Amino acid sequence: MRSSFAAIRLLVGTALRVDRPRALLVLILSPLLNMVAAAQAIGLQWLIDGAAGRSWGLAVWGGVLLAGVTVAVHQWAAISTDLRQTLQQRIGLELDRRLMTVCAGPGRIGHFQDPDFLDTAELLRQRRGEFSIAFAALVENANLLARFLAAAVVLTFAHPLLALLPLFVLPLAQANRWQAKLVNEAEQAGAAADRRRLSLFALATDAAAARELRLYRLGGEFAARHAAAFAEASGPRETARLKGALAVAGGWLIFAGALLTGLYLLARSVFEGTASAGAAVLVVLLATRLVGATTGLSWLLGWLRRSLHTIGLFVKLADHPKDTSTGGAAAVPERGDLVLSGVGFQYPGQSSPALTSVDLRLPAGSTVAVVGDNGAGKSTLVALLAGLHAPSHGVISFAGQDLAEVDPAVWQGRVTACFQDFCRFELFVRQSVGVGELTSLDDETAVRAALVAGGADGVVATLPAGLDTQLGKTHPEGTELSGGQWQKLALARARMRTAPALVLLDEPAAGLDPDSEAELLRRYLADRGPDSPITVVVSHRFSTVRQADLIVVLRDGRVTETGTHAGLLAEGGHYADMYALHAAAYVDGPPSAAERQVTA
Ligand SMILES: Nc1ncnc2c1ncn2[C@@H]1O[C@H](COP(=O)(O)OP(=O)(O)OP(=O)(O)O)[C@@H](O)[C@H]1O
Repeated sequence: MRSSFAAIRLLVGTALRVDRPRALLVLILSPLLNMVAAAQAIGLQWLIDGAAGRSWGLAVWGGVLLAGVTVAVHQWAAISTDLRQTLQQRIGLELDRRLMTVCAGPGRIGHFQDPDFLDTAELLRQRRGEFSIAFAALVENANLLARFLAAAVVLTFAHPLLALLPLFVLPLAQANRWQAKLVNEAEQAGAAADRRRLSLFALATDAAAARELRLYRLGGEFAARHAAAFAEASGPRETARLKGALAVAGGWLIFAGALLTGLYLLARSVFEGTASAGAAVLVVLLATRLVGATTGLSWLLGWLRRSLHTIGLFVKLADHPKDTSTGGAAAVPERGDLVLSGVGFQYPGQSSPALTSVDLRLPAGSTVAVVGDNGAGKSTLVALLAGLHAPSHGVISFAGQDLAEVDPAVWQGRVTACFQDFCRFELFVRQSVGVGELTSLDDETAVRAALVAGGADGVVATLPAGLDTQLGKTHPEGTELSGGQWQKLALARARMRTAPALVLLDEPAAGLDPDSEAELLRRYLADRGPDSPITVVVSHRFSTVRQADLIVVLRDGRVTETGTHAGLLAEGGHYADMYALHAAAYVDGPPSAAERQVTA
């Protein structure tokens, strides 16, 4: 109940914020006119009784009332539908915008590791079309309720016993409530299976997965799993709907019995001469309206509950604990060492930490390579350095400034990165690169410079419309790129910020051919000046790693070795072993000590 009120408050508040005049007209005038509609029945009663008793004054007043109210109600119905639809669209747009801000707004990304947040976000993605339906359902329910109440009040004047009639609607309303609750519970219980089903569908229809699906004969298997996930989610939903429908049918029976009794009492009064023919017409008209309003309400209430539940999910997602701390107001110094002291990090819900007691000094202007086995914690370290997660323990400082005292958004403004799972922004090429620095998005010179610096100018030269090529297969005219070409654009995007404090490159050469990799290293690592940022490269490629000023070896979330390529080879530790294995892939057997000396 409380969540329904919160949802209604959010809806009405949003409506008033996006378009106050329209919202006031729709929310106040509509129910009022629906109430006034009951006067049609009174007008009809006066008209009939006036004509029957030859009282022309009463008949004329009745006719005027009937005609006036009918015209007003119908005119308003046409206007209000248009007003409401425009308002609905604006509300849907505003809630979409706020949903995007809730998900993408906070500086840190810890909420994306919480299964509860992900489940709610998935349900909302499926049901966000209901944002605007919720408003329509709210307004229509208010209209029907106004109709219902006005009819009930006028009926009470016609025959006191008819005042009881609305009470018999309560079991029906309760049954509807119960049905909606059952269905909602079943939907929530099936959210995980639905997510599985959608991801299977996405895989089976995705061009990138098409080859492996055929090679491993997975098409049939995925279709079967998709059907099983559907059965798992829909079985309880169907049972819930059936149970609810039976309860609703019972509610209708009770109301129908009460209505028939009321009509019988009235008919008897007319025959006994204690009620006029006009009153009989009034009662029949209003009872019909009561039934219409009840039918509409019972149908629409289901919609209202469901859509309010969706708005409730939005409220839940917005209130979900997120690390929205703005750290502090400290400024980021221009240049300095990046220092990690006793840094540890554990993902929510995980039993062991991904990083433990990391102590590191990354000197100003240096290039640092991070190496380690899969799962050693390299990408986690990159995320911490980017301020996407706050460390669970320890301190990260830049030029002596503790970054916990800096707003993550401000620090992130000084960082640029090409992540392992970089984004494929399906925009025009100039935008796909330009978004790396929004303030220079429209600056063609800056975009071209970033393309050159990132080694992606060659990609653009091959595209039909150069910088104005629409990228991505989701656009009918879009051009699809190869994995390596997309990666080059991501690397160019990371060069849009011209004076970052920190550059993070997580597996930047994974999709590149050897020539492109060498070019990348030249442009990113070798091409350095006195004001160069600290550049951190995560890589499994020793051709990249060996060029770094400092190499950091991570094992099981701990830093086990640091030094230069030559120094680490000479130490003969894990780095030297990894390098030997790497070299063995190219030569016949691991390198001898002499060879190691030469390659170093
Ligand atoms: N989002 C996450 N939620 C929970 N645990 C995670 C998450 N991301 C990584 N981990 C865990 O943290 C540990 C370190 O992962 P990380 O991705 O940092 O390793 P990595 O060294 O970058 O590996 P790779 O070389 O395979 O990319 C692993 O045990 C991993 O399972």
